[in-house]
Amino acid sequence: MLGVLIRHCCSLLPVKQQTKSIFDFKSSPFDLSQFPIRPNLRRARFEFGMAPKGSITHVIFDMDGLLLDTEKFYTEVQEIILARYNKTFDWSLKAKMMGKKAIEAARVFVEETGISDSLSAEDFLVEREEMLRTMFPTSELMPGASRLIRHLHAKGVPICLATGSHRRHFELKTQRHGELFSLMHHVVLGDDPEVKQGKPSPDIFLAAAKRFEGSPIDPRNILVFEDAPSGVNAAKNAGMYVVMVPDPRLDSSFHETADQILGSLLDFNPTDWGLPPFEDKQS
Ligand SMILES: O=P(O)(O)OC[C@H](O)CO
Ligand SMILES: [Mg+2]
Repeated sequence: MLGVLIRHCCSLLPVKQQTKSIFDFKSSPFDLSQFPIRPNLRRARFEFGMAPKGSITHVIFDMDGLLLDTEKFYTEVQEIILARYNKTFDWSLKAKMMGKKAIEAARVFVEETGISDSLSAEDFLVEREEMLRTMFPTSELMPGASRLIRHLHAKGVPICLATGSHRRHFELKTQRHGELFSLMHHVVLGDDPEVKQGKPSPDIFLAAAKRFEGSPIDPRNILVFEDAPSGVNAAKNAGMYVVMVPDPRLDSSFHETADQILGSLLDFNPTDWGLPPFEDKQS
């Protein structure tokens, strides 16, 4: 009831004020993280001439599915487990799980597939662990990930990582890419004490922003790169801009909230966002 009342009051506000109250997350008296950003709000921002691609000074990267090609491992393991119950795993369920903290994603998995009476969320995590631990060390970089990280680092743009992955998984996934990930100013992980709730709560991006030198940084000067709907909503709930690089199998209805949609990080043009241009002419 309270949620309906808040949404009704917000809908009475002129859009600009609405934009402010929703984006100005910190001053809002209510925890807006459970309210997905209304799709038309993005268009409203364009209408009011707020620079959709203002001068970005800091960048926060998501990891799974964005920098590392790891979402396929989760899918494969979940398909193996579901096959035992004669059920299939599909992208509508995947869309609800990706980007979330492990236990939150596990609860969605067992409940949405109707197997929670036979397999608890905790037991699901234990069962998938053995399979994931052999897969994660083989993680490959997504196209364009190394080029973009190295470019921004070389140009002195502060960059960091904010991933729902817990430390033990982060270490397994990045063990072949240590030098590249060492270019990050800092890393915020899913089991960080400051991250009370997983994406789409803004916790992880607010914690990541706070750890840059010279903080607080205006969230409107921060650009987030994400692959998951939960991550895109977390960035918007934190008042930041977000570029989404979705898996092509993700339904396009999930593209609505992002400020920009790319097929790959290779398609990113830094000057769109006031960032230094690439020097190489990427084919
Ligand atoms: O996309 P990330 O990096 O936040 O990771 C989230 C989960 O661990 C995988 O969906
Ligand atoms: Mg991700």
